[in-house]
Order: sequence, then structure tokens, then C-alpha cells
Amino acid sequence: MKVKICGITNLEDALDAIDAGADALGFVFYDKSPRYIDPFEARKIVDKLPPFIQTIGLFVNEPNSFINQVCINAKMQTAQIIDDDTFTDFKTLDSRYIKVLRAKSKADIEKVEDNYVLVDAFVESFGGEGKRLALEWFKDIDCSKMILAGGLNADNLKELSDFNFYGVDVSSGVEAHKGKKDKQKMINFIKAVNEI
Ligand SMILES: O=C(O)c1ccccc1N[C@@H]1O[C@H](COP(=O)(O)O)[C@@H](O)[C@H]1O
Repeated sequence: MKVKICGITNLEDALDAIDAGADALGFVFYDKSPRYIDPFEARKIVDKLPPFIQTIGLFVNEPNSFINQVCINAKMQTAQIIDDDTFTDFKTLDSRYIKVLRAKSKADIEKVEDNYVLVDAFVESFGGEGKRLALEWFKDIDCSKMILAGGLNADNLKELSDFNFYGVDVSSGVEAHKGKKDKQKMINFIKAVNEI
């Protein structure tokens, strides 16, 4: 299972996440988030990363022009997009992207048609609050193209063993405090993923 560690704000956390075994690092380009990072600061981090690590930019209700420009400026390989009301025109977006589904019910998950989708719990503030999804919503659903997010941590990952998620995404569950990762929590998290 692939692992994305989201909310990277500094080089030390980025390198610790990679040492722990992360496949992808997430950078939050939503300026109301406590984990917001300026695109050019993110680029300074990305320039120091080893090869084969994916860089993912998180966007909330932004037009294509903003997403495309930030992905270039910050060297993001994929845009993770929360789009409540068609701010983003996916058909004409230059950047590679993954859509976020903020699920409120099993019915929301049953409606998924996209190839790959990141499924998070619905919160008014858009994410990063440690709120979990009900795993029973995923019973009898093919999760092989879903990335699960929302309230994951090293202690609850074993609950995913009955499901075939493509990947997991975590932010607050591996933090010392908002905007700062905890190295040991990242190590424990990825060890727990590998034990599933
Ligand atoms: O991390 C944030 O601050 C954030 C802000 C706005 C939208 C999404 C955000 N983070 C994403 O939220 C999920 C779940 O995070 P958590 O593990 O429950 O803390 C994850 O996809 C983050 O990328």
C-alpha cells in the first residue's frame, strides 16, 4: 500500500518521512491551513529530495490558472484537488491530478466513478483534522483505486486489513503539533502499513 505524508512544511520533516518509507509528500497550498507553505518555499524543499519521491500539491477550490502555476513554481508532480463547486475545470487542467471526495455517507462512496480518488471524511474546514470515515461504508466496494485519508494513525491502521486500498494519506496522525511532523510517529505509521 502506498503512503503519502501530507502537510510537509520543512526539509527535516520531508527527509524524515522519506527515511521512514513514504512514497509521496504532500504540500498544502491552501492559505487558511496551519500547514500552508509558500510555493517557492516548497520548491526549495523539493529541490533537495532524492529521486523517485512523489510531490503532491493540495488545493482547495482553486481555478486552473492557480493550480497550474503553483505546480510549476513548486515542482509538484500531482495536484490533490478539493473542488466544492466547479472552481477547477478538470478537462482543461495541465497538471496531473487526483480528486478528493469528502464523504458524508456510504452513498457518496458508492457513487465513485473516477479512476483513482482520495476519500476523506467531510469536515467544514476541508481536512487535516483527524476525522475518521466509517470503514463499514467501504464493505463490498472495490477499494483498489482508492486512497484513504482521515484520522489515520499507527494504532488504527490494522483495521484496514480487510480492505484493498491503493494507498493511505495521513497528516495530523503523524504530527508533533500542527505543521510539525513527529519522526517516530512517521516510522510507526509506515511500519504499521507494512504489517497490514
Ligand atoms: O492538512 C491540512 O491542513 C488540510 C487543509 C485543507 C484540506 C485538507 C488538508 N489536509 C488533508 O486532510 C486529509 C486528512 O488529514 P488527517 O490525517 O485527518 O489529519 C489528508 O488528505 C490531508 O492531505
